[in-house]
Amino acid sequence: MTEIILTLESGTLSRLQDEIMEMRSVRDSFDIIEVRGDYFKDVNTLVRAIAMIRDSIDKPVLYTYRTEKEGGQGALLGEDYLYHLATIQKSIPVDYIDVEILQVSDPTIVEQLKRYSKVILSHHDFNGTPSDAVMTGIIDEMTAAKGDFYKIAYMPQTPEDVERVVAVLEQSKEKFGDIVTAISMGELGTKTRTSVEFPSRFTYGTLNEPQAPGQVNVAKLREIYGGTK
Ligand SMILES: O=C1C[C@@](O)(C(=O)O)C[C@@H](O)[C@@H]1O
Repeated sequence: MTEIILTLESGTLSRLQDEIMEMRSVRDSFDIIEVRGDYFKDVNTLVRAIAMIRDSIDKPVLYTYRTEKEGGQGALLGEDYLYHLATIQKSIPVDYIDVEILQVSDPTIVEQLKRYSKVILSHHDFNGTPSDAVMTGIIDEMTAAKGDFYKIAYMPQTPEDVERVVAVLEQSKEKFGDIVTAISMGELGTKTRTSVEFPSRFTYGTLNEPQAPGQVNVAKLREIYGGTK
């Protein structure tokens, strides 16, 4: 089963108001709403934004704070990153939380985060695709950290890079079941987002502007993957 995650573009409450209207008009096209905390200036605004979303649409919320190191806009790292995630969890319910494995890999800490939200352990490289050994090593770290879901997203330089990511997806699904997402970004990697032949647990789409290279519209994803919740 592939669930469709809508990545929101907003970083301000006024933009969010418009985005909520748009989102409500295509509510059947997605299963989960991803709020990108790294787009917002401060935690208070962010918590109000999540509250606005929760009040206006009855769908699970995924909270993501993507660091600059992994292609986002967030400057917090290490302890500060963890403190930020814990602060959000304690301020407002979030159903899922994205946790970068390079920032948090201690299973005890992951266990604590899991008390409040399902944990998606993640790793990204917006410039290239790591070697097979590195990708497998990252998945092993995720297994050791005991997240609920694992996600990798890499930029391919060649069609072979896309195939390598698909191979890691298939091997990992065999080992761990339907909890793995593997994205090859950009145009080259489109099939990892849109093909029912290589289904990941989650596929990320957008309403308008792609929030990562290669993201497509959620309505198109719903046509491809079918199903509503
Ligand atoms: O990690 C991901 C996946 C993503 O990078 C993508 O390629 O669709 C988009 C991000 O918003 C999300 O947090």
